[in-house]
Amino acid sequence: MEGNHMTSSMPQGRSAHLPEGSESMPALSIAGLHKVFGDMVAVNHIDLTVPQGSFFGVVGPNGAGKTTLLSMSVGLLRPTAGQVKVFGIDVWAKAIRAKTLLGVLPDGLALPERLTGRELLTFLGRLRGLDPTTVAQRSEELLAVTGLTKAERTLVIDYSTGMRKKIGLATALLHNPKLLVLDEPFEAVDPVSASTLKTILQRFVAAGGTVVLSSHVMALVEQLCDSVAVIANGSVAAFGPLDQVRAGRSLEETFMQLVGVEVSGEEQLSWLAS
Ligand SMILES: Nc1ncnc2c1ncn2[C@@H]1O[C@H](COP(=O)(O)OP(=O)(O)OP(=O)(O)O)[C@@H](O)[C@H]1O
Repeated sequence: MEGNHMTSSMPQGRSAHLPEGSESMPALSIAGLHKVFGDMVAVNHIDLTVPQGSFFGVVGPNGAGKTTLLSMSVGLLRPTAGQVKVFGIDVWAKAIRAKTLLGVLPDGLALPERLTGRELLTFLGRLRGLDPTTVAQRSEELLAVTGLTKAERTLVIDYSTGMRKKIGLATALLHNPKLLVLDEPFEAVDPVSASTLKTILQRFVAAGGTVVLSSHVMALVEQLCDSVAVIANGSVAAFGPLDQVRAGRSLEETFMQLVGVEVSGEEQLSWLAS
């Protein structure tokens, strides 16, 4: 077991490279992933495969199990049962090797907050084993494309929610991962920044990277993703290429039908605004 730490044994200045023989492996393969909190099943024996080069969307209602699923997929939350491999590498048995290939934007990202954005990127880049010149160069570019250069002197603790998402994405990209797993990356991000983030992610996929993201915004998933998984009650309600899943309808219509939310009758909340 290689452990579960952020520091890596990557050579100085080198970015993550795919392990030999992994070219045809799925970017992410999830088998029988299961998580129980007390007596509550949050994720119920899920199997999913994300091929390399995919832009993969995970959607589902509140509490469906998306964050739990993604957290287990990247080695942040230990599953009750099941296995996850990143480019054929087990994220628990070979955590460090797997994590050099992964860029993660977790839900409720806990960052060292008493640092500026640049200091944070420098700190994390050095922890990742990147050389100082590479870290400085990439930090400069990442701060510029995320629009955070002007907040140069602002400590992360004073960032807005959207700024935190953006610096979180910058930290996920810094070591040039092969697979990005992003939990609600567009939440609280303004439309101009969202457009920039979309472009960054599309460029990442066009260059051969793989993105898995969760979102509640169906239009955004339809715009960006080529494949989707709809999660409901901890299980996969539908999974596959976007066009196949939505079958001629909008993703929103498909989603509503799959998760089967009952629209409440007029009698409910009748006291409201009466
Ligand atoms: N640490 C925890 N302890 C106990 N229950 C948890 C824990 N984390 C998640 N849960 C429960 O597991 C279920 C799935 O939660 P999860 O956060 O994965 O859903 P989600 O699909 O990401 O929801 P949302 O869209 O609201 O973010 C929920 O019922 C939640 O209350």
